[in-house]
Amino acid sequence: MRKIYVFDTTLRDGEQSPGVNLNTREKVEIAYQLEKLGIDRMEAGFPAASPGDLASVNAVARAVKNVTVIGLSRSRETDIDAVKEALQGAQDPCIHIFLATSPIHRQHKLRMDKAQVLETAQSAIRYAKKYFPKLEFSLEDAGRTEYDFMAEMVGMAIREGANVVNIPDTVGYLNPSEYGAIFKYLKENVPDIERVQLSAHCHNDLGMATANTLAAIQNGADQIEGTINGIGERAGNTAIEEVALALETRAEFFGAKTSLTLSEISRTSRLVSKLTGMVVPGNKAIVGANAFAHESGIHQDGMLKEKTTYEIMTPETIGLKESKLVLGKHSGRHAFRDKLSDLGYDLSEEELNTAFSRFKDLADKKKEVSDEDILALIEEKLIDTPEVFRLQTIYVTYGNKAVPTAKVIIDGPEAEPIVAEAEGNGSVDAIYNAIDKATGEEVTLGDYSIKSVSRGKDAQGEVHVVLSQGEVAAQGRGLSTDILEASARAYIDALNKLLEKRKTYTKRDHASI
Ligand SMILES: CC(=O)SCCNC(=O)CCNC(=O)[C@H](O)C(C)(C)COP(=O)(O)OP(=O)(O)OC[C@H]1O[C@@H](n2cnc3c(N)ncnc32)[C@H](O)[C@@H]1OP(=O)(O)O
Ligand SMILES: CC(C)C(=O)C(=O)O
Repeated sequence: MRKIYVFDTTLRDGEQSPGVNLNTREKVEIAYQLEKLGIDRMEAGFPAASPGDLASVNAVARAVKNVTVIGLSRSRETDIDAVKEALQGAQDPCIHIFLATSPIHRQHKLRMDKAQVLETAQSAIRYAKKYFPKLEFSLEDAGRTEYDFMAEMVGMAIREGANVVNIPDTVGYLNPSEYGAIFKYLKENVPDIERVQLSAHCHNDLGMATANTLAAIQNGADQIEGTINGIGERAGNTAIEEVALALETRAEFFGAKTSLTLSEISRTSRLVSKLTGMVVPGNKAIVGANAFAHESGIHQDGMLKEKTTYEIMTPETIGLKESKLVLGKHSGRHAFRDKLSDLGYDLSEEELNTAFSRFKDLADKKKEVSDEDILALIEEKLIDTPEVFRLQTIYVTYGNKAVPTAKVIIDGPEAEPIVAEAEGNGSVDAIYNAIDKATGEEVTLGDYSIKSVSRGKDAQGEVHVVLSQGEVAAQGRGLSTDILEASARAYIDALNKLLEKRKTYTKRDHASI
């Protein structure tokens, strides 16, 4: 298996993401984690950018021991001197010098012709080689550079003693076959090309950074450059975790591997996200929250029978505990039963069907049904009380300058539903007055409490009430994503229990409700 070297630039190109600014302590924290991840080379910053960046690069250089630490430099002696200062104390220092080579950059940005570009890069490499045994040279915007000029620049870098030559697709312009072809061309046309490692550095402007990087590997690249979570300038850089997992999962196809400790990927991703403030989208490959989560019934059923039906890699590989079967409106009975069994419930087929249909009702109202939701739903159902009254509909009118009114439609013992309206001191009071009117029962509300049983704006509210009638008392619970509906359900639940208790009431019963 061919080894692919990993050059991580989270601390340099990653930090070029608009809005990201890592201080020295944060850079060092990420650097330690990258070391644990097992990257080979770490670009810690651009020392000439600011005194702060120089100090951070120096702190990283002194902190990590098992990684080559790299500082970026333009083709200028002052930048090279800054890298020299920043990498003092590094166990294995390396300088990374770059100069743009494409016609667009030559003409508009550098205002140099080809000869000047060649000469500027050459003297920078020569100057840097006096201080750095290890040197990488990058042809910025190589992706839009003429093939013959690219070959000339690479040949010059080899002769001047570069160890790694990087061929960046700086603006994410190329597609995989074009990018791969560049590596093939250089391998076949540059004398002594085997004396350097060729490196791939891609940007994700058209969403092709990972595909392009893999194409480079297939065409002889020895090193890949990228960032954790794919952060970076504009649409970002190649996500290192994506390339590493592609090589791991399709080893038989690529015949190449990184030496990353893959089980550190998830932890590294979380740390980088936390310290940069760049949230990882849920659907991000490998490290998104949904990368190992399954919501639909058919997929969940497949997962429960055999995980490889819907997972091409395991969550354990990247350091996660397990896959998630998320219960929602697309879930089926298999996953629901499995969840109940995890929660300690073993329901009969009939009970399962009833609970499942209530779960679907709830899932229609909520995006994700949590364990707490399911527990509340099952426990409410398992208390078997005949439903003399059943809430059909409520309407509430509320305004802070108006008297709250409620209208309820309730199924009762008769065939026709009962409709009643009432006012109250507040919305809940109006609902309870309307229910009293509809049922014709005179009860006293002894206790009312409400709590959220799951998280988020669409959390379920659970209302708990105690009602009494003479010496008989009963408690009831109601659950809904709407607290007024939960309040009405709790009241009617308590009322039904109270009516049931009343049938068999003796004074002895009063102590326990
Ligand atoms: C593709 C990449 O990601 S490259 C890295 C990009 N990263 C950064 O730019 C972050 C750090 N940069 C900075 O802090 C600043 O740009 C500095 C300190 C490096 C330079 O700042 P300034 O001196 O104010 O120059 P400014 O950034 O405005 O312009 C860049 C200058 O460098 C020149 N330049 C650009 N690339 C190179 C290069 N590789 N080698 C030599 N000169 C270069 C430009 O032509 C321009 O020169 P000019 O002033 O003669 O026109
Ligand atoms: C400095 C170089 C390697 C770069 O970041 C790019 O070309 O994208």
